[in-house]
Amino acid sequence: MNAIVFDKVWKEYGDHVVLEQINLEIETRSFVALVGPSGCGKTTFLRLLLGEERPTRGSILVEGVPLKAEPDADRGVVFQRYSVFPHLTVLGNVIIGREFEKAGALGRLFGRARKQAEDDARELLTAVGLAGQEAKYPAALSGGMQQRLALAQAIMRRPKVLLLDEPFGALDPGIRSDIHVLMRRIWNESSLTVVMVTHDLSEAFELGTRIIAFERPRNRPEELERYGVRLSADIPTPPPTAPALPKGATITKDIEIWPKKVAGSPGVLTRHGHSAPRS
Ligand SMILES: Nc1ncnc2c1ncn2[C@@H]1O[C@H](COP(=O)(O)OP(=O)(O)OP(=O)(O)O)[C@@H](O)[C@H]1O
Repeated sequence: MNAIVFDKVWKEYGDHVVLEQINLEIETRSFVALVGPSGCGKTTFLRLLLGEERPTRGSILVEGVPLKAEPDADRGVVFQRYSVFPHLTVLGNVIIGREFEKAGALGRLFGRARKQAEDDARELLTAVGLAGQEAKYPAALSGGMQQRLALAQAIMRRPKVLLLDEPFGALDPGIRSDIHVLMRRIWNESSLTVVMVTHDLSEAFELGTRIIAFERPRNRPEELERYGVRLSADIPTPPPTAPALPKGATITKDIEIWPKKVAGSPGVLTRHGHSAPRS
């Protein structure tokens, strides 16, 4: 089953075409890394998936159902910065993920549900290496710790699809490689479908089971807003070789979740294929 289907999706702001006829099918449990030049529409693509924006044409299906107009618990998101609430403690930031899921944005959990949420939050904080930090506020955490907290918060909602908008872009290289290991572990151990925007090609190839590139086919300055971007490449990544496996990932699980080909064939973007260019 496809987790996500983009069927002839366009996004325009007035006369400015940002995304032009995007056809894309993303299989459940794939880890899609989305790359492309700055300003080409990667965040717009994620915002469509999140339900924060609506396509101007075409439709988006999540697990076979048309995307709801509002963000919901099916889709979790982590941004490069500011995904966590500064006024809540570390523990509170994770619990609120469950409160959003169970009781809506203004809801609170009480009694047994609250206790269960607290237990789950502590377990998740341990999994992301933040045990012992529960009572701190985000301002007292490093950038890497804040992003780990943001991941825990998003996962607490038990989303089907996790959307990551350059989540590790602001981290320095050492921290980034640690968090890559964590990210892969989380993904191995869950049934998440992940769509991650990144500027970093090595990150895309390290984490992605599939790399999708956005490109503007026509780049003349006078045409920049008249035509949008299209998918220009769709590359299934090969399974990593044994020596390159990061610590913590097991070969068994890698075989299971790094199939040789997760979706499509190289160069074949969708069941619809490329659309003909507009004249
Ligand atoms: N709400 C909006 N109204 C009008 N134009 C918008 C809006 N949101 C995005 N755009 C335009 O859409 C284009 C794509 O923006 P987007 O942020 O999706 O690009 P991006 O690929 O994520 O860029 P970057 O890599 O620099 O973050 C830009 O030209 C931007 O100005």
